Parts: sequence; C-alpha cells; structure tokens
Amino acid sequence: MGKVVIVTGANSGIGLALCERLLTEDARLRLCLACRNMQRAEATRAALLTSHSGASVDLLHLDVGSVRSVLSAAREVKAKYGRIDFLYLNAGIMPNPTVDIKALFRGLFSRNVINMFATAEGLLTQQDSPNSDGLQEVFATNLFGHFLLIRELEPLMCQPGRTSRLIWTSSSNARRSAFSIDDIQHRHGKEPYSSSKYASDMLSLALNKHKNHQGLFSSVTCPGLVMTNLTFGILPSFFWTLIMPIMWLIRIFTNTFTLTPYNGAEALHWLFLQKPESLDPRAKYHSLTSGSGTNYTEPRQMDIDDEISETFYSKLLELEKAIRRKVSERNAENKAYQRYLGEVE
Ligand SMILES: NC(=O)C1=CN([C@@H]2O[C@H](COP(=O)(O)OP(=O)(O)OC[C@H]3O[C@@H](n4cnc5c(N)ncnc54)[C@H](OP(=O)(O)O)[C@@H]3O)[C@@H](O)[C@H]2O)C=CC1
Ligand SMILES: CC(C)CCC[C@@H](C)[C@H]1CC[C@H]2C3=C(CC[C@]12C)[C@@]1(C)CCC(=O)[C@@H](C)[C@@H]1CC3
Repeated sequence: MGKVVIVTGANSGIGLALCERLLTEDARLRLCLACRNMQRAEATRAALLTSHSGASVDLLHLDVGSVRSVLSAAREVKAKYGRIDFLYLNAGIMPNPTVDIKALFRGLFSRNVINMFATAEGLLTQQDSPNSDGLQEVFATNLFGHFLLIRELEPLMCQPGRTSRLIWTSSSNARRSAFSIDDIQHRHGKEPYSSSKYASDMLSLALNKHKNHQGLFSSVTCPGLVMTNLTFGILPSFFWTLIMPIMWLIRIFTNTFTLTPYNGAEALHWLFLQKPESLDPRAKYHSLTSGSGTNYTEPRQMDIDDEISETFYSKLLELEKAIRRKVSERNAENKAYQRYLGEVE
C-alpha cells in the first residue's frame, strides 16, 4: 500500500507546490489535503487530479487555529487511515504585517543587507489578538493547533516496527530573541510570527528527544523567501509589481530568494526522500536556489537551548491539559442544555 501523507495548508503556495512534487515523485501516494476552506480544497484536488490522473487525493476539513476543528479532524483521520507516514505541518499565517521602512533603508546601506533580505530581521512586526479558544491567533495556528494534532495522532504515528515523520515549515525569520518562555503565546510582543516559528523549532527538537524511540521523527525546514499569498499580504500589490524585477535581480546574489513555491518546497521534498535516522534534529533544512536557478537543500544549525526547549514542551503539555478540560466542560454544558430543552419541550 502507498504511503499516507497529510499536508496542512495544502491549497496554496508552498503546501500546494509540495503536493504537486510529491505526486510526481510517488504516484502510489495516499495524499490528504488538510484545509480550512473546503471550496478551495476541492479546487486544489481537481487541479492535482488533472495533472496526476488516477492519484489518490483525499480532503480533510481542518482549521488548525480552532481546537474543536483539530479534534474533529483527528477523529476523521483515525477512522480513515491505519497509519500516517508523513505529516507536513505547513499551514501558517502572518496577520496585519507592518514593514519598518526606516529599518529597511538603514539595512539597505549596512553590512547586514544580505541577512536582512534572508530573514527580515528587525523589519517586520504584526498585530495579533486572541481567538475564540482564548489563544493568540498566530500561536494557535502556526504552533498549538499543529501540536494538538500531533498529540491526537500519536497512536497512529508511534506504532511498533514503523517510522513516521513530522515535517514543519518553519522560517529563517524564527528568532530566539522574539520568543519568551514566560510569554509562549507572544501576548505582549510585536513579533508573534517570529516567536511562533522559533517555537516550532524548539518543539521539533523536544519531540525528537521524547518520541524517536517510538519511531516518530521531526524535522524543520525554511523555504526561503517565496512569493505566495502570505508574502503578497505584506505590502500593497502595486509595490510588489514595482519591485519584482529587483527581487529577481537580488536572487542572483542571494540563494535564500527561492521566489517560486516549487523552489520553496525543495527542502520539504528532499526530506521526503531521506532516511529519518540520517537527519540532524538540531538542523533546519533550508531550500536554496543558486543564481543559475539550481535548487538544493542545506542544513544549518539552530540556535536552541535544550533546557528552554524542554520547559517549553512541558508548558505545551500543561496548556493541552487545560484546553482539553475546557473542551469537556463545554461539551458537558451543551449536553445539560440539550437535556433541559428536551424536558421543556
Ligand atoms: N512565503 C514565504 O516566504 C515563507 C513562508 N513560510 C511558511 O510557509 C508556510 C506556507 O505559507 P505560504 O505558502 O507562504 O503562504 P500561503 O498563504 O500561500 O499558504 C498558507 C496556507 O496555510 C493555510 N492556513 C492558514 N491558516 C490556516 C488555518 N487556520 N487552518 C488551516 N489552514 C490554514 C492557508 O489556507 P487559506 O488558503 O484558507 O488561507 C494556506 O493554504 C507557512 O507556515 C509560512 O509561515 C516560511 C518562510 C517563508
Ligand atoms: C526594496 C526591497 C526589494 C523591498 C523588499 C522588502 C521586504 C518587503 C522584504 C525583505 C525581506 C523579505 C522577507 C520576508 C517578507 C518580505 C521581506 C520583508 C519574509 C518575512 C516572508 C516570510 C518569512 O518567513 C521569511 C523567511 C521572509 C524573509 C524575508
């Protein structure tokens, strides 16, 4: 039987390009597109089946930013699949971004210019707010929803005699200084995106420590700078139209300007072909594109403290407990209300 692969945020950008590449690589795959918008998911499925007729492409409704949706999607997965070979944790958001234009111009004339274009360090801030579960939206979407999904699917992914893989789409924008262990949801800062991506790097390391002996392996990637809905949302469209020629020019000198979703999915695709035991849990695997357009993957060491990563993992487990308690209280209240309605009628 073919490998079972689930991709979150599969209906656009890097996730969609990854699905295309995986189906080209292995036609026997059982691919599951986990998306929040079923209309877009249907359209994506139809497009994938046009280029890969006969492929097995399933749809899963998943809003990774909603606890209820994650729990119900996990139930569906457990009922449908006997195992999961790859779970790509790719869905992500960067809401209300602001570019610090002064920092941009300062950076342009400094020695830090290459790093600035590769990581956007010091350039971007975002405004975040709590969602209906009381969690910060960026944290909930980019990290916690995925964590809860992993926890729910552990029985499928930790089976004796098999290995399963988690592959995160992180970012070179992940920065230690943007993350605080006392504010893991980044309620008080202005860089929730950077914080959430650093959090995924730490979680991946902790998961390897706790789950490798059960056959579950986790890796993190950075796709580089890719022109997707997420990037186009950062500046007005006329600005992108103006600077696109400059972006293609910069690409000649900066291998992190992968620019197309196909190129950005390079490391995600490369990891699909690797044996998990050969990978470095402390490395982030970067998609890179040379000036002449050749794609390759390069591991770079992450700046992570083991102790903080462990503390963070414990805090996530505590938060998971609290959230589950809240969900069962809500369910009990609903049941009591339904009973009351039944008695009244
Ligand atoms: N573009 C870039 O330069 C870089 C991107 N990344 C990361 O790559 C990943 C993919 O982003 P990219 O392809 O660029 O951007 P896109 O906006 O094109 O893709 C993001 C995907 O995530 C989905 N998504 C967002 N929120 C949710 C949610 N709550 N539940 C389920 N799905 C959701 C989107 O669905 P919908 O269509 O419904 O919005 C979409 O399919 C992200 O994690 C991003 O942080 C990392 C580094 C650089
Ligand atoms: C005059 C210049 C050509 C103008 C471009 C400036 C900025 C808008 C970009 C410079 C570096 C870019 C960047 C990202 C977004 C757009 C820039 C800030 C990302 C933050 C997108 C998402 C990620 O996760 C990062 C890896 C990107 C890093 C670089």
